[in-house]
Amino acid sequence: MPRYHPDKFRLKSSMMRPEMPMGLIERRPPLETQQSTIWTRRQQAVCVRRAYKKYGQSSNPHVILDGLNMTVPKGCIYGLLGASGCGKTTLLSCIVGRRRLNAGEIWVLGGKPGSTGSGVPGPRIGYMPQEIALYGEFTIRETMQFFGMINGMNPEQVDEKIEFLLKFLQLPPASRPVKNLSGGQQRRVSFAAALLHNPELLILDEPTVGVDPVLRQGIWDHLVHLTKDGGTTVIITTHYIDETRQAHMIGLMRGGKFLAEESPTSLLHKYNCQSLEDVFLKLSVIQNRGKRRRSSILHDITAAIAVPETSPVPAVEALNSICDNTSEMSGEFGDSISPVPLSKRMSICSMQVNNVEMELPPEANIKMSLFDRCKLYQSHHMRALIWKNFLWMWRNVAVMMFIVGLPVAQIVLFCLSIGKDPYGLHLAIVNHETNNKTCPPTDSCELTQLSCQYLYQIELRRQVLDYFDDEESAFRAVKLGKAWGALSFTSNYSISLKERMDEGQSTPDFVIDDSIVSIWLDESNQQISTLLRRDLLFAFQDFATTLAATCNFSTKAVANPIKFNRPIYGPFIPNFTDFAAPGVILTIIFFLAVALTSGAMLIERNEGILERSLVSGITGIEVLLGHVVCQLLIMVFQSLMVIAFALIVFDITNEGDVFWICLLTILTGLCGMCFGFVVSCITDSERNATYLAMGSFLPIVMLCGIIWPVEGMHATMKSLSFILPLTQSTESMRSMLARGWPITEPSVYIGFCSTLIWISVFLTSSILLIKFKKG
Ligand SMILES: Nc1ncnc2c1ncn2[C@@H]1O[C@H](COP(=O)(O)OP(=O)(O)OP(=O)(O)O)[C@@H](O)[C@H]1O
Repeated sequence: MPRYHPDKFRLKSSMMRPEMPMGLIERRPPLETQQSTIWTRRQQAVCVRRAYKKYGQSSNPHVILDGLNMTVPKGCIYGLLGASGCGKTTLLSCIVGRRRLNAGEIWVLGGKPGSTGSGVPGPRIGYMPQEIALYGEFTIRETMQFFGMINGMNPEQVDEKIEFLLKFLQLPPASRPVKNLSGGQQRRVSFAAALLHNPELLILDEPTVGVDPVLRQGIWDHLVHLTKDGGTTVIITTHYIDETRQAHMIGLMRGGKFLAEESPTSLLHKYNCQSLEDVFLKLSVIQNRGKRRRSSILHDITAAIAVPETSPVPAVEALNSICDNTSEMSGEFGDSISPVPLSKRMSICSMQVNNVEMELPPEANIKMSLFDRCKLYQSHHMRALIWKNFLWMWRNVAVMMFIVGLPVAQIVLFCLSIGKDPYGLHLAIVNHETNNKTCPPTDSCELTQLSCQYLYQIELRRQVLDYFDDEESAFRAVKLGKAWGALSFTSNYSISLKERMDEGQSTPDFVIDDSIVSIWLDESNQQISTLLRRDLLFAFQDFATTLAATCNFSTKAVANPIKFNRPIYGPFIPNFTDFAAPGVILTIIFFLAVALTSGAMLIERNEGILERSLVSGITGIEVLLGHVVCQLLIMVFQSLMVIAFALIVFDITNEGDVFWICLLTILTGLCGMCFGFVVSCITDSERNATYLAMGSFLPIVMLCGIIWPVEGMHATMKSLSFILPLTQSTESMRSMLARGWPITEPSVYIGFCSTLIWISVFLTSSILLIKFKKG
């Protein structure tokens, strides 16, 4: 069950305000005395005192709210008016608990927004942000179902409400996707979502933009109806100043302050104007005059404060005078600002401003058990988020299939293109023994054809032999890039080799020289030259072995004095695919998870949906968990597919336990997801997230021993590599795949531990960033 059922609070509010039903304005104190009336917190839906809010650095602050006071009585419609950019949205964000003031206080429905047990943000509030903040892929009904679920409504209640709202707001059928609606219709759906759960406080940021005059009137009539019994309070911003004539009270905002905060009729009467726009203009002129006046007072007070030691009394008088003047201005502008800096102003004038009871009203002390306080999530929130995430995936099925299939495509690409030995390499051959004629493929024991036997072994390794008449033309071929190396045989190669084999130690030097194959390689490509050297050596070993077996030659004299026996781990001829596969599998899963998670979170945030959900009472941790649950399923599937393709289809060497291999891959994906959360928390746009993800990709890949063994790195890089998220897990994966080591081996379990540590680091960082990254 939700903690704050709307009906429960509605009941409470109406019980508390039996004297505030219809005709709120008429029942208020006379207009002239309203300014000085002390509304107790019990009667206030919103109370803002000395609000100060700035953006930017302290050295160059952009002050948005400058000592603003605001009082919204319960059960009224409060029109918040002001020029574009004056700070209305900022003020509303502070009221709903999404931004923090730099100084001052806000009380909403009896509690401080964001404090435990205040219910704000939460279902006590209905918030319609300025942007549409809806999922375009969802239908109107699904949109309502989502917000209904968040607010703890059951499906029947939602259906009932949808029917009413569709009719009332003249919306198309509920099965229409939001993205196919006109701009005005989308705004009305957004409005409907805010109204859905009968909140106590309705905050509407420009709900009538793009709405025709008839419907606009209908919306206002509905707001009047909602506030009729005093159970609902509405704060509304609009650019159509004159439509707020129907509001019970309006606050005219300018330069971070309120020019006035009164009922529209009172304002028109007081300033003797025909329209509220004229009142606004008049007050702006008065405010400008006031500023000039205050600036001259400031000049006086500065002079007075400058001589405190010699003349303390005038300074005190001057301070008193500024308070008096501020007080006067306060009355004039419905505000309490003064030209002295905020901290000084607060202490000097606190007596005049602080005319509001400070005790916490009963509804703020909503009892919450320790269990409730420690709960990481609420089940109906999680249900709504998971349902929404799956629905979003279903609606974007083509994108999702691409995302699911991407890692498989990548591992297929890797296995088909990386790590196989190069073949078809051209070698320039100068064979004086056969007068530079092409050798027939042979392993005959004819003495004159020993060079041909060796060349035959090279050809068996799928390299291409091109014959040249002399060394000079062979070198030219290498220099022109037409061959990777040149091989030259002397005219009496076979005889010399035979003699060397027969005579062993006593072979004369000139015979040894003639029995040597001279090789010149193009070493510009390290991988090719290394593998070519290996092929030439192995070809010679096979050639010598064949000679010994078929021609009864003693090959000891030409055999390599070092013997490599059967390897302890790995195949006799290791391949690069086996070396790179562990790192590549983990990298693919890690970075796709980063992209998927950060992308999903940023889309949600930039379209305003995250903000709206958070105002509905969903916590950052719940949003995170909602994504973890849905994306974990995708990621587990991706991981299993990648492992299956690597081990079964492409037969990558595996000596280990598949369970642990899969588990490590899934944990690495989870780690990537958590990193994705961090990326989405510290960046504002998809572009910056892409830069950050790409920027971290290369260092991680380069330093984690995926491309090159960590053992070969510079000492500093080695230390850095040690702590990176993929280094230990890659080593662990390699130990399992290539050596078949169990989880009990340190190099295996350290990989698991390192991944778990990184998961907790990323998760904690993102939770902290979500919690504390408020404007
Ligand atoms: N996150 C932010 N960082 C820096 N400045 C900001 C930020 N958000 C808003 N501002 C600035 O604060 C000022 C007030 O913005 P706000 O959105 O509150 O105005 P508004 O009165 O709601 O305007 P409008 O009626 O056009 O929606 C603007 O100058 C805006 O550029």
